[in-house]
Amino acid sequence: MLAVFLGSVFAVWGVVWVVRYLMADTAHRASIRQAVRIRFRWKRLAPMLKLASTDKTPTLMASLSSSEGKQPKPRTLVPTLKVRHDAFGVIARAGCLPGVGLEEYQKAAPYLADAWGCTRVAVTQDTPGHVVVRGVRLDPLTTPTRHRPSGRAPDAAARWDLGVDEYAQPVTVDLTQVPGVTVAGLPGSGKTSLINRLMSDWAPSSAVQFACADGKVTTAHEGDYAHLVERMFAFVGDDLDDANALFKRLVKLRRARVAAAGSMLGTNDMWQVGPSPSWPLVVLIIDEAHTYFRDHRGSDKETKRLAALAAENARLVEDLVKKGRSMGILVILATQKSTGDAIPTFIRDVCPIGLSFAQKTSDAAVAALGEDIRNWPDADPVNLQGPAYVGVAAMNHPTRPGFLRIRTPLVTGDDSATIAHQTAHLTQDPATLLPRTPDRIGLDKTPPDEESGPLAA
Ligand SMILES: Nc1ncnc2c1ncn2[C@@H]1O[C@H](COP(=O)(O)OP(=O)(O)OP(=O)(O)O)[C@@H](O)[C@H]1O
Repeated sequence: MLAVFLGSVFAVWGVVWVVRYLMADTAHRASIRQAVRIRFRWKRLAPMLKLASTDKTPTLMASLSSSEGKQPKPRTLVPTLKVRHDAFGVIARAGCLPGVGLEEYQKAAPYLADAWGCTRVAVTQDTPGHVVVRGVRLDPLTTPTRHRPSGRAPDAAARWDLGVDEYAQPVTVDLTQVPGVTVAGLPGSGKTSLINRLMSDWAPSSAVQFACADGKVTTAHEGDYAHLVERMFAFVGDDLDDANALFKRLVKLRRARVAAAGSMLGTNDMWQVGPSPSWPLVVLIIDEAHTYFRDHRGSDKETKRLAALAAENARLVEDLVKKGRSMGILVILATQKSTGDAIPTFIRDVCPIGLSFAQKTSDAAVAALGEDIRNWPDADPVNLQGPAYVGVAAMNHPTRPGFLRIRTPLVTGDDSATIAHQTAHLTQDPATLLPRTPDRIGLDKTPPDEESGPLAA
């Protein structure tokens, strides 16, 4: 009776596995086969890689059952191994034994990679007594992905879903309390797609408002952001005067918020209460940032005027980055050019998060990510050359040591245009949400040319 019962349980389990296998796509099927092979060979492989222990002390049962005078044989203990799979490979949870812990697994990682048929294996501590061994058969960095924005408001405020790391683990960054982010990379390396994603994921929330300065275009109807302007309360192109007016307007907004914070929020740090429709997080995107900050050299009157404007723009953006965090202002600066004048170092150095897509030279990588990237040659964005690495960035993650390499997904202009259109009704100038205090009145009194930007509210 028991045999029949066990037989039927086994048969049902087998059928479930066969159905799962048949329904899986090619990548998942390969991972299922890989996981089965790994489980099957583990008992032999573990001792060969010194991932097993020898227990010389006989158990009570062994002592009782051994014939008189004969010493029971030492036992070989093999760690437990539970293997899951995903499209990229396997995630194994392995037990630790006396003398076999995280360090031993990490030492064995290259051999595990060979034995398991993986391009890369990483070992991290899970709970005490267990490690997680992540093996990827396909390289997640060179496997392009696509993200379709859901159109739903995000669950968490200011959580930036970036993509996956080299072990296909999701990478997110918490942008609460973050005043600035820099994004650098050669033309066509994936910067716009990254910002498209951020905008289209956050646009369904009425607690976020966007403004943009795009140094690559002249009007709001051209370029990478043309399809997103519906969801922006302000947009300026490459005109230095327009950009200067926008930056001034946002600095005034910051000051007006400082004046209103006590009465509206009950605190002088917006992140204590979080963004809301009445006090939204203001995201200022400055693309092709060098357009607004670059040094103009020449002795004629117009060049001098532009040089003064560029210097003032840098000061205004520095103000927003240095003082805007607690008032709910986040600045994202993107540039193709990675030199000190593209994003002035005094701005770059106060942006806690930096990403860089492919770069041509190590100097450009340092300009984008700071000196520390020299200590992490594997993550150097100079290595991200060629079409396979379009959409791959190196990043200094605030909660992980060193630099991560991230495969960001493609977000098409059409998908983000749909979201911008669906959420256009949420667009609101954050200045209009403040009470009509003298500071707010000051905000209203912007000179006429500040109001004349293509989308100025
Ligand atoms: N994450 C990605 N995955 C796959 N392909 C991508 C990704 N991001 C961008 N691409 C491809 O590369 C092209 C250029 O991307 P994108 O416009 O984002 O680059 P960029 O760095 O903003 O360039 P530029 O500095 O010239 O504006 C896109 O049209 C798309 O085909």
